[in-house]
Amino acid sequence: MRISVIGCGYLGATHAACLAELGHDVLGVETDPRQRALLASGELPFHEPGLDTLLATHVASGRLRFTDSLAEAAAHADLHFLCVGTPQRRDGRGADLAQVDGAVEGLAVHLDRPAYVVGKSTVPVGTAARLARRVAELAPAGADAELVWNPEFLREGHAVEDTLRPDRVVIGVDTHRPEGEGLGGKVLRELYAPLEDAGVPVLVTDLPTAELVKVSANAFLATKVSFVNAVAEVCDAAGADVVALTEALGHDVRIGKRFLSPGIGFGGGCLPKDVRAFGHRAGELGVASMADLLGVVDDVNLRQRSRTVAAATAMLGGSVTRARIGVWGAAFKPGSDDVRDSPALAVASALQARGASVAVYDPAARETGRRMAPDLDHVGSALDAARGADLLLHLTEWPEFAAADPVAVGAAVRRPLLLDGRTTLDPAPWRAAGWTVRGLGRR
Ligand SMILES: NC(=O)c1ccc[n+]([C@@H]2O[C@H](COP(=O)([O-])OP(=O)(O)OC[C@H]3O[C@@H](n4cnc5c(N)ncnc54)[C@H](O)[C@@H]3O)[C@@H](O)[C@H]2O)c1
Ligand SMILES: O=c1ccn([C@@H]2O[C@H](COP(=O)(O)OP(=O)(O)O[C@H]3O[C@H](CO)[C@@H](O)[C@H](O)[C@H]3O)[C@@H](O)[C@H]2O)c(=O)[nH]1
Repeated sequence: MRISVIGCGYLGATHAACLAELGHDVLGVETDPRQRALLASGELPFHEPGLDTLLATHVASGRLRFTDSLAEAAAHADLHFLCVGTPQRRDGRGADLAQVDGAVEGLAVHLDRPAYVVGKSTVPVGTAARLARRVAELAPAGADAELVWNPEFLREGHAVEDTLRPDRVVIGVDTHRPEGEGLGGKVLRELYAPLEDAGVPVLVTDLPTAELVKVSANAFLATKVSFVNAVAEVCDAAGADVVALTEALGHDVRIGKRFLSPGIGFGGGCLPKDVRAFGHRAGELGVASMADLLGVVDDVNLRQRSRTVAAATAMLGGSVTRARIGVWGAAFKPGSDDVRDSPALAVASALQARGASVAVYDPAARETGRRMAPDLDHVGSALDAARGADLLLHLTEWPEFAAADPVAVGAAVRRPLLLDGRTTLDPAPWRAAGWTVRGLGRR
Protein backbone atom coordinates (compact mmCIF):
# COMPACT_ATOMS: atom_id res chain seq x y z
CA MET A 1 0.00 0.00 0.00
CA ARG A 2 1.00 3.65 -0.40
CA ILE A 3 1.08 5.12 3.09
CA SER A 4 2.04 8.39 4.72
CA VAL A 5 3.28 8.74 8.31
CA ILE A 6 2.85 12.23 9.74
CA GLY A 7 5.30 13.12 12.51
CA CYS A 8 8.52 11.13 12.49
CA GLY A 9 9.77 11.23 16.08
CA TYR A 10 10.28 8.07 18.15
CA LEU A 11 6.90 6.60 17.22
CA GLY A 12 6.56 7.83 13.62
CA ALA A 13 10.10 6.95 12.51
CA THR A 14 9.64 3.44 13.91
CA HIS A 15 6.20 3.00 12.36
CA ALA A 16 7.35 4.31 8.96
CA ALA A 17 10.42 2.05 8.82
CA CYS A 18 8.44 -1.01 9.97
CA LEU A 19 5.72 -0.39 7.35
CA ALA A 20 8.48 -0.19 4.71
CA GLU A 21 9.86 -3.46 6.11
CA LEU A 22 6.40 -5.03 5.60
CA GLY A 23 6.63 -4.03 1.91
CA HIS A 24 4.70 -0.75 1.79
CA ASP A 25 5.64 2.42 -0.05
CA VAL A 26 5.99 4.97 2.75
CA LEU A 27 6.28 8.75 2.76
CA GLY A 28 7.21 10.23 6.15
CA VAL A 29 6.18 13.83 6.88
CA GLU A 30 8.33 15.65 9.41
CA THR A 31 8.37 19.41 10.08
CA ASP A 32 11.64 19.53 12.05
CA PRO A 33 14.27 20.22 9.36
CA ARG A 34 17.20 18.62 11.24
CA GLN A 35 15.22 15.48 12.05
CA ARG A 36 13.89 15.24 8.47
CA ALA A 37 17.35 15.71 6.89
CA LEU A 38 18.86 12.97 9.07
CA LEU A 39 16.01 10.55 8.35
CA ALA A 40 16.13 11.30 4.61
CA SER A 41 19.83 10.46 4.58
CA GLY A 42 19.07 7.12 6.28
CA GLU A 43 20.46 8.21 9.64
CA LEU A 44 18.42 7.67 12.80
CA PRO A 45 18.29 10.84 14.97
CA PHE A 46 17.98 8.80 18.20
CA HIS A 47 19.09 5.48 19.68
CA GLU A 48 16.75 2.54 19.06
CA PRO A 49 18.13 -0.99 18.68
CA GLY A 50 17.56 -2.43 15.16
CA LEU A 51 15.78 0.64 13.80
CA ASP A 52 18.98 2.16 12.36
CA THR A 53 19.40 -0.82 10.00
CA LEU A 54 15.73 -0.86 8.94
CA LEU A 55 15.78 2.87 8.21
CA ALA A 56 19.03 2.77 6.22
CA THR A 57 17.88 -0.28 4.22
CA HIS A 58 14.52 1.17 3.21
CA VAL A 59 15.78 4.71 2.51
CA ALA A 60 18.38 3.13 0.21
CA SER A 61 15.73 0.95 -1.51
CA GLY A 62 13.53 4.03 -2.10
CA ARG A 63 10.61 2.42 -0.25
CA LEU A 64 10.87 5.03 2.50
CA ARG A 65 11.11 8.75 1.74
CA PHE A 66 10.61 11.94 3.74
CA THR A 67 9.05 15.34 3.08
CA ASP A 68 7.70 18.34 4.98
CA SER A 69 4.63 18.64 2.76
CA LEU A 70 1.18 17.42 3.79
CA ALA A 71 -0.03 18.16 0.24
CA GLU A 72 2.58 15.70 -1.04
CA ALA A 73 1.40 13.16 1.55
CA ALA A 74 -2.21 13.55 0.36
CA ALA A 75 -1.10 13.05 -3.24
CA HIS A 76 1.07 10.04 -2.34
CA ALA A 77 -1.36 7.98 -0.26
CA ASP A 78 -4.92 7.36 0.86
CA LEU A 79 -3.84 5.95 4.22
CA HIS A 80 -2.27 8.48 6.61
CA PHE A 81 -0.91 7.61 10.05
CA LEU A 82 -0.86 10.44 12.55
CA CYS A 83 2.17 10.11 14.87
CA VAL A 84 2.76 13.69 16.06
CA GLY A 85 3.51 14.55 19.68
CA THR A 86 0.96 15.12 22.47
CA PRO A 87 3.15 16.61 25.22
CA GLN A 88 1.94 17.83 28.58
CA ARG A 89 0.49 21.33 28.45
CA ARG A 90 2.71 24.05 29.93
CA ASP A 91 0.16 24.73 32.67
CA GLY A 92 0.28 21.00 33.53
CA ARG A 93 -3.44 20.66 32.85
CA GLY A 94 -3.88 17.87 30.35
CA ALA A 95 -2.40 17.12 26.94
CA ASP A 96 -1.32 19.77 24.46
CA LEU A 97 -3.12 18.84 21.24
CA ALA A 98 -1.66 21.62 19.08
CA GLN A 99 0.44 19.21 16.97
CA VAL A 100 -2.51 16.86 16.44
CA ASP A 101 -4.92 19.64 15.50
CA GLY A 102 -2.31 21.27 13.23
CA ALA A 103 -1.50 18.05 11.39
CA VAL A 104 -5.12 16.94 10.98
CA GLU A 105 -6.27 20.33 9.70
CA GLY A 106 -3.20 20.72 7.47
CA LEU A 107 -3.81 17.31 5.90
CA ALA A 108 -7.62 17.34 5.69
CA VAL A 109 -7.78 20.31 3.30
CA HIS A 110 -5.84 18.24 0.73
CA LEU A 111 -8.04 15.12 0.96
CA ASP A 112 -10.00 15.35 -2.29
CA ARG A 113 -10.71 11.62 -2.72
CA PRO A 114 -11.67 8.83 -0.29
CA ALA A 115 -8.94 8.63 2.36
CA TYR A 116 -8.26 7.30 5.87
CA VAL A 117 -6.62 9.29 8.63
CA VAL A 118 -5.39 6.89 11.31
CA GLY A 119 -4.58 8.36 14.72
CA LYS A 120 -1.73 6.67 16.57
CA SER A 121 -0.79 9.48 18.95
CA THR A 122 -1.96 9.14 22.56
CA VAL A 123 -4.88 11.51 23.14
CA PRO A 124 -7.52 12.28 25.77
CA VAL A 125 -10.76 10.36 25.24
CA GLY A 126 -13.14 12.31 23.02
CA THR A 127 -10.40 13.72 20.79
CA ALA A 128 -10.89 11.18 17.98
CA ALA A 129 -14.64 11.87 17.63
CA ARG A 130 -13.92 15.61 17.48
CA LEU A 131 -11.19 15.08 14.86
CA ALA A 132 -13.45 12.78 12.80
CA ARG A 133 -15.95 15.64 12.49
CA ARG A 134 -13.17 18.14 11.67
CA VAL A 135 -11.74 15.93 8.91
CA ALA A 136 -15.15 15.52 7.26
CA GLU A 137 -15.77 19.30 7.55
CA LEU A 138 -12.46 20.37 6.01
CA ALA A 139 -11.79 17.68 3.40
CA PRO A 140 -12.97 18.36 -0.15
CA ALA A 141 -13.93 14.64 -0.12
CA GLY A 142 -16.28 15.32 2.83
CA ALA A 143 -17.44 12.21 4.69
CA ASP A 144 -15.32 10.06 2.33
CA ALA A 145 -12.35 11.26 4.36
CA GLU A 146 -12.62 8.95 7.36
CA LEU A 147 -10.84 8.93 10.70
CA VAL A 148 -9.99 5.78 12.67
CA TRP A 149 -7.94 5.38 15.84
CA ASN A 150 -5.20 2.81 16.18
CA PRO A 151 -3.32 3.47 19.44
CA GLU A 152 0.29 2.41 19.73
CA PHE A 153 1.76 0.37 22.59
CA LEU A 154 5.45 0.09 21.62
CA ARG A 155 8.16 0.50 24.24
CA GLU A 156 11.29 2.48 23.50
CA GLY A 157 14.30 0.19 23.39
CA HIS A 158 12.05 -2.58 21.94
CA ALA A 159 10.26 -0.45 19.34
CA VAL A 160 10.93 -2.61 16.27
CA GLU A 161 9.94 -5.95 17.81
CA ASP A 162 6.90 -4.35 19.49
CA THR A 163 5.75 -2.95 16.12
CA LEU A 164 6.33 -6.11 14.11
CA ARG A 165 5.11 -8.48 16.87
CA PRO A 166 2.73 -6.48 19.11
CA ASP A 167 0.73 -8.04 21.96
CA ARG A 168 -2.43 -6.78 20.26
CA VAL A 169 -3.69 -4.32 17.65
CA VAL A 170 -6.63 -2.07 18.57
CA ILE A 171 -8.67 -0.40 15.84
CA GLY A 172 -11.21 2.21 16.89
CA VAL A 173 -13.84 3.00 14.26
CA ASP A 174 -16.41 5.77 14.04
CA THR A 175 -19.70 4.03 14.82
CA HIS A 176 -21.62 7.27 14.25
CA ARG A 177 -21.00 7.40 10.51
CA PRO A 178 -24.27 7.54 8.58
CA GLU A 179 -23.51 4.39 6.59
CA GLY A 180 -22.32 2.40 9.62
CA GLU A 181 -18.71 1.71 10.53
CA GLY A 182 -17.13 3.01 7.32
CA LEU A 183 -14.28 1.36 5.47
CA GLY A 184 -11.42 2.47 7.72
CA GLY A 185 -11.60 -0.59 9.95
CA LYS A 186 -11.51 -2.89 6.91
CA VAL A 187 -8.51 -1.10 5.38
CA LEU A 188 -6.57 -1.36 8.64
CA ARG A 189 -7.47 -5.04 9.09
CA GLU A 190 -6.10 -5.64 5.61
CA LEU A 191 -2.91 -3.76 6.49
CA TYR A 192 -2.48 -5.77 9.69
CA ALA A 193 -3.50 -9.12 8.13
CA PRO A 194 0.10 -10.47 8.21
CA LEU A 195 0.22 -9.81 11.96
CA GLU A 196 -3.25 -11.31 12.50
CA ASP A 197 -2.19 -14.38 10.48
CA ALA A 198 0.81 -14.69 12.80
CA GLY A 199 -1.56 -14.85 15.79
CA VAL A 200 -1.66 -11.21 16.94
CA PRO A 201 -5.15 -10.41 18.33
CA VAL A 202 -6.79 -7.59 16.32
CA LEU A 203 -9.61 -5.94 18.27
CA VAL A 204 -12.11 -3.54 16.70
CA THR A 205 -13.81 -1.07 19.05
CA ASP A 206 -15.52 2.30 18.89
CA LEU A 207 -13.37 5.46 18.97
CA PRO A 208 -13.55 6.33 22.69
CA THR A 209 -12.85 2.74 23.75
CA ALA A 210 -9.73 2.63 21.55
CA GLU A 211 -8.47 5.90 23.05
CA LEU A 212 -9.14 4.62 26.56
CA VAL A 213 -7.43 1.25 26.04
CA LYS A 214 -4.20 3.14 25.43
CA VAL A 215 -4.28 5.47 28.42
CA SER A 216 -5.62 2.71 30.70
CA ALA A 217 -2.68 0.48 29.76
CA ASN A 218 -0.17 3.20 30.63
CA ALA A 219 -2.07 4.12 33.79
CA PHE A 220 -2.06 0.49 34.92
CA LEU A 221 1.68 0.11 34.28
CA ALA A 222 2.39 3.35 36.14
CA THR A 223 0.17 2.26 39.04
CA LYS A 224 2.07 -1.02 39.27
CA VAL A 225 5.40 0.81 39.51
CA SER A 226 4.10 3.31 42.08
CA PHE A 227 2.54 0.48 44.08
CA VAL A 228 5.82 -1.37 44.32
CA ASN A 229 7.64 1.86 45.18
CA ALA A 230 5.18 2.54 48.00
CA VAL A 231 5.81 -1.04 49.20
CA ALA A 232 9.56 -0.27 49.08
CA GLU A 233 8.98 2.68 51.38
CA VAL A 234 7.13 0.42 53.83
CA CYS A 235 10.05 -2.02 53.59
CA ASP A 236 12.41 0.80 54.60
CA ALA A 237 10.19 1.68 57.56
CA ALA A 238 9.77 -1.93 58.66
CA GLY A 239 13.29 -3.24 57.99
CA ALA A 240 12.18 -5.58 55.18
CA ASP A 241 13.80 -6.15 51.77
CA VAL A 242 11.76 -5.12 48.73
CA VAL A 243 13.83 -7.18 46.27
CA ALA A 244 13.14 -10.42 48.16
CA LEU A 245 9.53 -9.31 48.53
CA THR A 246 8.92 -8.66 44.82
CA GLU A 247 10.57 -11.97 43.94
CA ALA A 248 8.00 -13.72 46.13
CA LEU A 249 5.13 -11.49 44.99
CA GLY A 250 5.84 -12.02 41.30
CA HIS A 251 5.43 -15.80 41.55
CA ASP A 252 1.70 -15.20 41.87
CA VAL A 253 0.68 -15.44 38.21
CA ARG A 254 -2.15 -12.98 38.81
CA ILE A 255 0.47 -10.37 39.74
CA GLY A 256 3.43 -11.46 37.58
CA LYS A 257 7.08 -10.38 37.79
CA ARG A 258 7.02 -7.74 35.06
CA PHE A 259 6.80 -4.05 35.85
CA LEU A 260 7.50 -4.78 39.49
CA SER A 261 11.00 -3.30 39.76
CA PRO A 262 11.27 -0.75 42.57
CA GLY A 263 13.57 2.25 42.36
CA ILE A 264 13.65 5.89 41.36
CA GLY A 265 10.36 5.60 39.51
CA PHE A 266 9.00 5.90 36.00
CA GLY A 267 9.91 8.61 33.53
CA GLY A 268 10.12 9.10 29.78
CA GLY A 269 8.02 10.76 27.11
CA CYS A 270 4.90 8.67 27.87
CA LEU A 271 4.01 7.35 31.33
CA PRO A 272 4.34 10.61 33.33
CA LYS A 273 2.48 12.82 30.86
CA ASP A 274 -0.14 10.18 30.04
CA VAL A 275 -0.93 9.56 33.71
CA ARG A 276 -1.41 13.29 34.24
CA ALA A 277 -3.46 13.76 31.06
CA PHE A 278 -5.72 10.78 31.87
CA GLY A 279 -6.22 12.02 35.44
CA HIS A 280 -7.07 15.48 34.13
CA ARG A 281 -9.52 14.14 31.55
CA ALA A 282 -11.17 11.87 34.12
CA GLY A 283 -11.63 14.95 36.31
CA GLU A 284 -13.21 16.84 33.41
CA LEU A 285 -15.60 13.93 32.96
CA GLY A 286 -16.47 14.07 36.66
CA VAL A 287 -14.80 10.74 37.47
CA ALA A 288 -13.04 11.58 40.72
CA SER A 289 -12.02 7.95 41.41
CA MET A 290 -9.61 7.85 38.45
CA ALA A 291 -8.46 11.46 38.86
CA ASP A 292 -7.63 10.80 42.55
CA LEU A 293 -6.00 7.43 41.93
CA LEU A 294 -3.70 8.80 39.22
CA GLY A 295 -2.88 11.87 41.30
CA VAL A 296 -1.53 9.53 44.00
CA VAL A 297 0.34 7.42 41.42
CA ASP A 298 2.06 10.58 40.15
CA ASP A 299 2.84 11.83 43.68
CA VAL A 300 4.33 8.49 44.76
CA ASN A 301 6.40 8.46 41.59
CA LEU A 302 7.84 11.94 42.07
CA ARG A 303 8.48 11.11 45.73
CA GLN A 304 10.98 8.43 44.64
CA ARG A 305 13.21 11.16 43.24
CA SER A 306 13.24 13.12 46.51
CA ARG A 307 13.68 9.89 48.51
CA THR A 308 16.73 9.11 46.38
CA VAL A 309 18.19 12.57 46.99
CA ALA A 310 17.51 12.15 50.71
CA ALA A 311 19.14 8.70 50.76
CA ALA A 312 22.21 10.06 48.95
CA THR A 313 22.42 12.94 51.40
CA ALA A 314 22.15 10.56 54.37
CA MET A 315 24.92 8.34 52.95
CA LEU A 316 27.15 11.42 52.76
CA GLY A 317 26.51 12.25 56.42
CA GLY A 318 23.74 14.81 56.00
CA SER A 319 25.06 17.18 53.35
CA VAL A 320 26.06 16.87 49.71
CA THR A 321 27.74 20.30 49.55
CA ARG A 322 31.11 20.03 47.82
CA ALA A 323 30.77 16.23 47.56
CA ARG A 324 31.73 14.68 44.26
CA ILE A 325 28.97 12.34 43.05
CA GLY A 326 29.26 9.91 40.16
CA VAL A 327 26.01 9.01 38.40
CA TRP A 328 25.60 5.95 36.21
CA GLY A 329 22.71 6.56 33.83
CA ALA A 330 20.92 9.53 32.27
CA ALA A 331 18.31 7.91 29.97
CA PHE A 332 14.85 7.26 31.44
CA LYS A 333 15.51 3.55 30.90
CA PRO A 334 18.17 1.33 29.33
CA GLY A 335 18.15 0.72 25.56
CA SER A 336 17.23 4.35 24.85
CA ASP A 337 18.88 7.76 24.64
CA ASP A 338 15.57 9.43 25.58
CA VAL A 339 15.95 11.77 28.56
CA ARG A 340 12.43 13.22 28.55
CA ASP A 341 11.31 13.41 32.20
CA SER A 342 14.22 11.17 33.15
CA PRO A 343 14.29 10.35 36.89
CA ALA A 344 18.08 9.84 36.63
CA LEU A 345 18.73 13.36 35.35
CA ALA A 346 16.20 14.84 37.80
CA VAL A 347 18.05 13.25 40.75
CA ALA A 348 21.48 14.24 39.36
CA SER A 349 20.35 17.85 38.84
CA ALA A 350 18.75 18.04 42.31
CA LEU A 351 22.02 16.89 43.92
CA GLN A 352 24.04 19.40 41.90
CA ALA A 353 21.57 22.17 42.90
CA ARG A 354 22.26 21.25 46.55
CA GLY A 355 25.97 21.91 46.10
CA ALA A 356 27.40 18.58 44.90
CA SER A 357 29.58 18.30 41.83
CA VAL A 358 27.98 15.63 39.66
CA ALA A 359 29.57 13.62 36.83
CA VAL A 360 27.14 11.58 34.72
CA TYR A 361 27.84 8.72 32.36
CA ASP A 362 25.28 7.04 30.09
CA PRO A 363 26.22 4.61 27.30
CA ALA A 364 23.72 6.16 24.83
CA ALA A 365 22.35 9.40 26.30
CA ARG A 366 25.49 11.54 26.58
CA GLU A 367 24.41 14.06 23.92
CA THR A 368 20.71 14.14 24.78
CA GLY A 369 21.64 14.34 28.48
CA ARG A 370 24.00 17.23 27.83
CA ARG A 371 21.29 19.11 25.94
CA MET A 372 18.69 18.48 28.66
CA ALA A 373 20.97 19.17 31.68
CA PRO A 374 23.93 21.24 30.46
CA ASP A 375 25.08 22.10 34.01
CA LEU A 376 26.06 18.51 34.76
CA ASP A 377 29.44 17.09 33.74
CA HIS A 378 28.63 14.46 31.08
CA VAL A 379 31.66 12.14 30.91
CA GLY A 380 32.67 9.41 28.49
CA SER A 381 32.91 6.27 30.62
CA ALA A 382 31.61 4.58 33.76
CA LEU A 383 35.07 4.84 35.34
CA ASP A 384 35.29 8.56 34.50
CA ALA A 385 32.02 9.12 36.36
CA ALA A 386 33.32 7.18 39.35
CA ARG A 387 36.74 8.86 39.45
CA GLY A 388 37.26 10.70 42.75
CA ALA A 389 33.61 10.22 43.76
CA ASP A 390 32.44 10.34 47.37
CA LEU A 391 29.28 8.51 46.31
CA LEU A 392 28.28 6.49 43.25
CA LEU A 393 24.62 6.39 42.14
CA HIS A 394 23.23 3.70 39.83
CA LEU A 395 20.18 5.33 38.22
CA THR A 396 19.61 3.62 34.81
CA GLU A 397 20.08 -0.14 34.72
CA TRP A 398 22.23 -0.56 31.60
CA PRO A 399 23.82 -4.06 31.38
CA GLU A 400 27.25 -2.36 31.30
CA PHE A 401 26.79 -1.30 34.93
CA ALA A 402 25.77 -4.77 36.10
CA ALA A 403 28.95 -6.09 34.44
CA ALA A 404 31.25 -3.50 36.07
CA ASP A 405 34.12 -4.78 38.24
CA PRO A 406 33.57 -3.48 41.81
CA VAL A 407 37.31 -3.74 42.54
CA ALA A 408 38.31 -1.59 39.54
CA VAL A 409 35.55 0.94 40.28
CA GLY A 410 36.59 0.91 43.95
CA ALA A 411 40.11 1.89 42.94
CA ALA A 412 38.73 4.95 41.08
CA VAL A 413 36.45 6.42 43.75
CA ARG A 414 37.40 8.42 46.85
CA ARG A 415 34.88 6.60 49.06
CA PRO A 416 33.27 3.24 48.22
CA LEU A 417 29.63 4.22 48.76
CA LEU A 418 27.04 2.93 46.28
CA LEU A 419 23.36 3.88 46.13
CA ASP A 420 21.53 1.55 43.75
CA GLY A 421 18.51 3.57 42.60
CA ARG A 422 17.27 0.67 40.45
CA THR A 423 17.83 -2.17 42.95
CA THR A 424 19.13 -4.36 40.11
CA LEU A 425 22.82 -4.64 41.02
CA ASP A 426 23.85 -7.72 42.96
CA PRO A 427 25.22 -6.17 46.18
CA ALA A 428 27.31 -9.24 47.14
CA PRO A 429 30.38 -8.63 44.92
CA TRP A 430 30.31 -4.93 45.74
CA ARG A 431 30.23 -5.59 49.48
CA ALA A 432 32.98 -8.20 49.07
CA ALA A 433 35.09 -5.48 47.41
CA GLY A 434 34.61 -3.20 50.44
CA TRP A 435 31.65 -1.12 49.27
CA THR A 436 28.75 0.08 51.40
CA VAL A 437 25.65 -0.56 49.28
CA ARG A 438 22.18 0.92 49.82
CA GLY A 439 19.00 0.87 47.76
CA LEU A 440 15.52 2.25 48.32
CA GLY A 441 13.60 -0.42 50.26
CA ARG A 442 16.60 -2.74 50.20
CA ARG A 443 18.70 -3.92 53.07
N1 LIG B 1 7.65 7.34 22.07
C1 LIG B 1 6.96 6.23 22.25
O1 LIG B 1 7.50 5.21 22.62
C2 LIG B 1 5.46 6.20 22.04
C3 LIG B 1 4.79 4.96 22.09
C4 LIG B 1 3.40 4.95 21.93
C5 LIG B 1 2.69 6.12 21.73
N2 LIG B 1 3.39 7.30 21.70
C6 LIG B 1 2.62 8.52 21.44
O2 LIG B 1 2.92 8.89 20.09
C7 LIG B 1 2.97 10.29 19.94
C8 LIG B 1 4.32 10.71 19.42
O3 LIG B 1 5.28 10.41 20.39
P1 LIG B 1 6.85 10.57 20.09
O4 LIG B 1 7.54 10.09 21.30
O5 LIG B 1 7.17 9.97 18.77
O6 LIG B 1 6.95 12.18 19.99
P2 LIG B 1 8.08 13.04 19.28
O7 LIG B 1 7.97 14.40 19.84
O8 LIG B 1 9.37 12.30 19.33
O9 LIG B 1 7.63 13.07 17.74
C9 LIG B 1 6.63 13.88 17.20
C10 LIG B 1 7.14 14.43 15.88
O10 LIG B 1 6.08 15.02 15.15
C11 LIG B 1 6.63 16.14 14.43
N3 LIG B 1 5.51 17.01 14.01
C12 LIG B 1 4.75 17.85 14.77
N4 LIG B 1 3.80 18.42 14.03
C13 LIG B 1 3.94 17.95 12.76
C14 LIG B 1 3.25 18.16 11.54
N5 LIG B 1 2.20 18.99 11.45
N6 LIG B 1 3.67 17.51 10.44
C15 LIG B 1 4.71 16.65 10.50
N7 LIG B 1 5.43 16.43 11.62
C16 LIG B 1 5.03 17.05 12.74
C17 LIG B 1 7.58 16.76 15.43
O11 LIG B 1 8.53 17.59 14.79
C18 LIG B 1 8.21 15.51 16.05
O12 LIG B 1 9.40 15.10 15.39
C19 LIG B 1 2.60 10.85 21.32
O13 LIG B 1 1.21 11.04 21.38
C20 LIG B 1 3.00 9.74 22.26
O14 LIG B 1 2.31 9.79 23.49
C21 LIG B 1 4.74 7.36 21.82
O1 LIG C 1 9.24 -2.33 36.88
C1 LIG C 1 9.45 -1.24 36.33
C2 LIG C 1 9.23 -1.02 34.97
C3 LIG C 1 9.47 0.24 34.44
N1 LIG C 1 9.93 1.24 35.23
C4 LIG C 1 10.16 2.57 34.65
O2 LIG C 1 9.01 2.97 33.93
C5 LIG C 1 9.35 3.83 32.86
C6 LIG C 1 8.67 3.42 31.58
O3 LIG C 1 9.18 2.20 31.13
P1 LIG C 1 8.58 1.47 29.83
O4 LIG C 1 7.13 1.35 29.99
O5 LIG C 1 9.36 0.25 29.58
O6 LIG C 1 8.97 2.54 28.72
P2 LIG C 1 8.22 3.33 27.57
O7 LIG C 1 9.05 3.14 26.36
O8 LIG C 1 7.95 4.71 28.09
O9 LIG C 1 6.83 2.58 27.28
C7 LIG C 1 5.60 2.93 27.90
O10 LIG C 1 5.00 4.04 27.27
C8 LIG C 1 4.76 3.85 25.84
C9 LIG C 1 4.22 5.15 25.30
O11 LIG C 1 2.87 5.33 25.59
C10 LIG C 1 3.79 2.69 25.67
O12 LIG C 1 3.55 2.51 24.28
C11 LIG C 1 4.40 1.43 26.29
O13 LIG C 1 3.48 0.35 26.17
C12 LIG C 1 4.68 1.72 27.77
O14 LIG C 1 5.32 0.58 28.37
C13 LIG C 1 10.88 3.82 32.78
O15 LIG C 1 11.38 4.99 33.39
C14 LIG C 1 11.27 2.60 33.60
O16 LIG C 1 12.54 2.73 34.20
C15 LIG C 1 10.16 1.03 36.57
O17 LIG C 1 10.57 1.93 37.30
N2 LIG C 1 9.91 -0.22 37.09
